[in-house]
Amino acid sequence: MSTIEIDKLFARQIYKPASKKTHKGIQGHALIIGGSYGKIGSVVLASKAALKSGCGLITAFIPKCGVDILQISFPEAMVTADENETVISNIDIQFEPNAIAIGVGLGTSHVTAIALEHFLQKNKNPLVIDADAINLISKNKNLLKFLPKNSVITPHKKELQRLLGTWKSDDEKIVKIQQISHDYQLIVVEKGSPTLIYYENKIFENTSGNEALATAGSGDSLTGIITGLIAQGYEPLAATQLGVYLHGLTADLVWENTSKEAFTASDIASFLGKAFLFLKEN
Ligand SMILES: NC(=O)C1=CN([C@@H]2O[C@H](COP(=O)(O)OP(=O)(O)OC[C@H]3O[C@@H](n4cnc5c(N)ncnc54)[C@H](O)[C@@H]3O)[C@@H](O)[C@H]2O)[C@@H](O)CC1
Ligand SMILES: Nc1ncnc2c1ncn2[C@@H]1O[C@H](COP(=O)(O)OP(=O)(O)O)[C@@H](O)[C@H]1O
Ligand SMILES: [Mg+2]
Repeated sequence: MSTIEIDKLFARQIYKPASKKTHKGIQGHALIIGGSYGKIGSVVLASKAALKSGCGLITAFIPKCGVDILQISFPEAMVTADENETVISNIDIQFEPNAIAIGVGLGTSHVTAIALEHFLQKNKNPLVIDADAINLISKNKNLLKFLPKNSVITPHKKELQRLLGTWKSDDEKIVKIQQISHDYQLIVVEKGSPTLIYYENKIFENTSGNEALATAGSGDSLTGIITGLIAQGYEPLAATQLGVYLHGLTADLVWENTSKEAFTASDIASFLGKAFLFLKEN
């Protein structure tokens, strides 16, 4: 298997600083759909990471129980509440986002499965699909055909197995990933160590990141970063490559800030600023 490495030079060539004349209204509006009782934190993490990736506005669509949590822990975010208290039951969006993430902390209840199906049937925006949205799609593969072209799907190994079934060898896994990527025109992010990105017949291998990322919510933060980058105008593949690299960098910069043991997903958003600065340094 020959892969293309995503290193500093590769990421720097993708990076586009915002124009001096931009404003929040044109810098991109990201929407994060997710959360359920007890897992609102995943949406907080994704929302912070999205805004800190440089988009202009962020809205979280969450069950009612999460409204105070989100508004207090992250006042920069706007919130739209589902009519249901504990889970998402009807995804009703009254604006046109530039990018949408769906799945973090969503849960897999029946009512949410139906809400996801109705949402996918009418949605036309680029999507970043993570966590329980992957799990729900894995249970109902008919939904794959509703995913817009160039949507990004970000499974860890277990989610990938739920989506594709098991494999006996690395070669078999790659064939299965490339098949689903080709059939539904998806950008597939196989998260792990290292993280691989599959698109058309190419495989990109991320070179940043380390075991500090083996901590709750680090994938939720990656979803936010990729979504924030797409919202501000990066093409989905470029956003995924840059997002995965920046996400890993936050952990590689750990020694300047904390230790691998004490690194948590909140640090990903906190260190994202340093990751962007490192990218610009010679
Ligand atoms: N603070 C929060 O609100 C958090 C919410 N979360 C949400 O919790 C829900 C469940 O997600 P989880 O991923 O925890 O549960 P899953 O059941 O999907 O995955 C956990 C299982 O996958 C295995 N696994 C994970 N990464 C692996 C890898 N790289 N290689 C091999 N096996 C691997 C684990 O050993 C475990 O058996 C999601 O909706 C997620 O977004 C989590 O992200 C944790 C933090
Ligand atoms: N040992 C490791 N080395 C590098 N990256 C890792 C390691 N462990 C986890 N990660 C990264 O952390 C993230 C974990 O995502 P995920 O399992 O979805 O977490 P969560 O669902 O808790 O947010 C992925 O981006 C993965 O690549
Ligand atoms: Mg996850």
